[in-house]
Amino acid sequence: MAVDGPAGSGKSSVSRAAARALGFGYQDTGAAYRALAWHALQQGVDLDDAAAVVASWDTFDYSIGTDPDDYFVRVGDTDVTEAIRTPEVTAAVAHIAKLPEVREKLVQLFRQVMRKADAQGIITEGRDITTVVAPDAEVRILLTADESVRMARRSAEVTTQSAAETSAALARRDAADAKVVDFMNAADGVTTLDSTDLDFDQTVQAVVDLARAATH
Ligand SMILES: Nc1ncnc2c1ncn2[C@@H]1O[C@H](COP(=O)(O)OP(=O)(O)O)[C@@H](O)[C@H]1O
Ligand SMILES: Nc1ccn([C@@H]2O[C@H](COP(=O)(O)OP(=O)(O)O)[C@@H](O)[C@H]2O)c(=O)n1
Repeated sequence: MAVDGPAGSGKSSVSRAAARALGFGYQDTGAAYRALAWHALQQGVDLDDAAAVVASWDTFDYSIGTDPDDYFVRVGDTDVTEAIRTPEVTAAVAHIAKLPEVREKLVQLFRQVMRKADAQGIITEGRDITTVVAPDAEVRILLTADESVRMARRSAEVTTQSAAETSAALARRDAADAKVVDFMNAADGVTTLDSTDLDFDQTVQAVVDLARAATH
C-alpha cells in the first residue's frame, strides 16, 4: 500500500496504526530523508553543496524498523529515531530532498525494503510513493487535511518551538517540497482521504477499509 500527503496530514501515525490493524509492515520514507540530512549535518557537510551531500551517501549506513510495534531509525550504530525530528533537521531536509541523485538512491532503497518485507503486506508512506516509488501498489491513498488543522496537529507535538514557528516552518517546507513532487493532487487511480473532519481512529479505520475493499 502507498500513502502520500503533506506535512502533518497524519501519514506516519495513521499508516503505522493501520499496518498494526492489518498485520502489515510499515515503512516511513520521510525518516530516510531526515536521517540522511542528520548524517550530512553530523559530518559538517554544507547542505548547499550538492556534490558533497551526494558524496555523504557513501558513508550512510541506514536501517529502519518496519514492524509497526518496533519502530526505530538507525545510522550506523546510532539510534536517531528522536534526533531526526528536531526543528534543525526538519529545516535541513528539504535541501537534500530536492537533489535528483539523492532521490534516485532512496527510491531504490525503499523498493528494496518493500521487497524484503516478510509481513503479508507493507504500507509505505511519503510524498512520491503513489506516483514514483510504488505506482503499481494495490491501494494508493493521498491523505490530506486543511492546512490549519495540520498546523495545529504538528504544533501540539513540537514543544521546542512556538506554535507560530512550527506552523511557519510547516508551510515553508510544504512549499519547498511541492516544487519537487506533487503531493497535493491525487494522481489517476489514487484515492483522496481528507481527514480534516475525522478523528484519528476514524482516519485509521478509513485506511483499513480501503485495504480490505481492495483485497476482498
Ligand atoms: N485524523 C486525525 N485527527 C487528529 N489528529 C491526528 C489525525 N491524524 C493524525 N493526527 C495527529 O497529528 C499529528 C501529525 O501526524 P503525523 O502522522 O506525524 O503526520 P505526517 O506523518 O503526515 O507528518 C500526530 O500527533 C497524530 O497523532
Ligand atoms: N517520499 C518522500 C518522503 C519525504 N520526503 C522529504 O522528507 C521530509 C520529511 O518527511 P516526513 O514524512 O518525515 O515529514 P512529515 O510529513 O512527517 O512532517 C519532507 O519534508 C520531504 O522533504 C520526500 O521528499 N519524499
